[in-house]
Amino acid sequence: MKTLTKNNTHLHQDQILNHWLYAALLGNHPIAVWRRPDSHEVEIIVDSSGSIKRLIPELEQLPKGFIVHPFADQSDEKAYFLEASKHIKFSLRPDLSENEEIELPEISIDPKTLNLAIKPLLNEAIENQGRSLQASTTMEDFEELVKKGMALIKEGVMSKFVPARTIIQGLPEDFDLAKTFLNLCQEYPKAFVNFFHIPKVGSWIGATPETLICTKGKYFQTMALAGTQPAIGPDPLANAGWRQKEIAEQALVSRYIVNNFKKIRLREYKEIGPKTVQAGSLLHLRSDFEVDMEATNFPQLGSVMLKLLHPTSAVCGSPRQEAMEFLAQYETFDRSFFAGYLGPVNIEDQTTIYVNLRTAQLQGDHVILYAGAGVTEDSVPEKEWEETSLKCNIIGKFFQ
Ligand SMILES: C=C(O[C@H]1C=CC=C(C(=O)O)[C@@H]1O)C(=O)O
Repeated sequence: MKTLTKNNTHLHQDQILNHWLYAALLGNHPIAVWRRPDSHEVEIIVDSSGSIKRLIPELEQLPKGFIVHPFADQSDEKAYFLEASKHIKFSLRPDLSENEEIELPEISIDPKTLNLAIKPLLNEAIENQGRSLQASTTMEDFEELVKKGMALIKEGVMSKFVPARTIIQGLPEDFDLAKTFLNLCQEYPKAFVNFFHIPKVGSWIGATPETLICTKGKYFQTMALAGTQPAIGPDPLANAGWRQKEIAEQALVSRYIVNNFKKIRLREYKEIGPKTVQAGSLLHLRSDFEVDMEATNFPQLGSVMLKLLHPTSAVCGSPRQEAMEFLAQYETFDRSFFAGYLGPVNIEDQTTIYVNLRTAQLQGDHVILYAGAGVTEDSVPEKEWEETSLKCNIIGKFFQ
């Protein structure tokens, strides 16, 4: 891939993105694009090595790249990995982009027509991705699933599970991937906004609020995020009140994390929260955990906890095994990458892996939206359905 360097001032941000999307799709290369929470920088990785890689997520040993793992356990324990043949960054702030030199791939078509050229390339790539979902989950099926699981909670088999549902939504004729990504960045400043495309595997776009694991220098961090209510009024955080149901639901996720610390005999960690946080039009309860990996002598804590935590009881349930078996048996579709994990690895001394929530799978002329809801003994099936509708809409409204 030949590259040019241009001054960012004269380029629209969507044009920069379109250059890289076009070059990657045309070359059949995996690509990941992301904007970290509270950041004004878009980052892009293109893997032009010529192969699709799957490897064991021993994070500390990996080169600079981007990791993607489905929800389901993999028998070989491997995740997809995009190696950074190229890593590009550009600023979203007009004042900072003024003198920014930005690398662009050389392309053979008029940059103004890039978006039109990307659509057929993306569709072509998606057509090769195999089996696709035929229908959205019905309310009756979802509520039936909730009731079935609640009966097992009553019997003491599980204390929580997180059923999911899908919505299949048509993609507008004039869908513009780069503009949609930038709109998500603007609307959700505190989310990890992401797009990834792996040829023959999948193309997903989302804005997730949940960190699975983060290692930055000597610090390891994770979070317990659960409990949902709509963000209402001018100061939604101040007005939020939580019921016993959400408090218990989030406490189970915190306990799951602490139990995993115990499993590896890690006793020194900081726990802050739970506090109320906003994720777009929703509020959640969140506890933050931090470990000094040097002081505790756990240099590989990132990899160890990734393996132990995924899937957490925020997306699967508790106990993990029973909830996983229940979902595998009764959920009527493959979650694919929904509620899996994804994120940049070993970039500037930092690895941050997120839970793939508030996400959509691009499927040619339509998208599949996915959302789940934590169910406990106090759940009301209709309310859980409504909650998944709100969650789907966080991304779904960008395709209307
Ligand atoms: C499973 C999802 O959200 C999780 C994260 C936050 C709150 C949740 C809840 O209230 O159920 C879920 O545990 C989803 O967005 O699809």
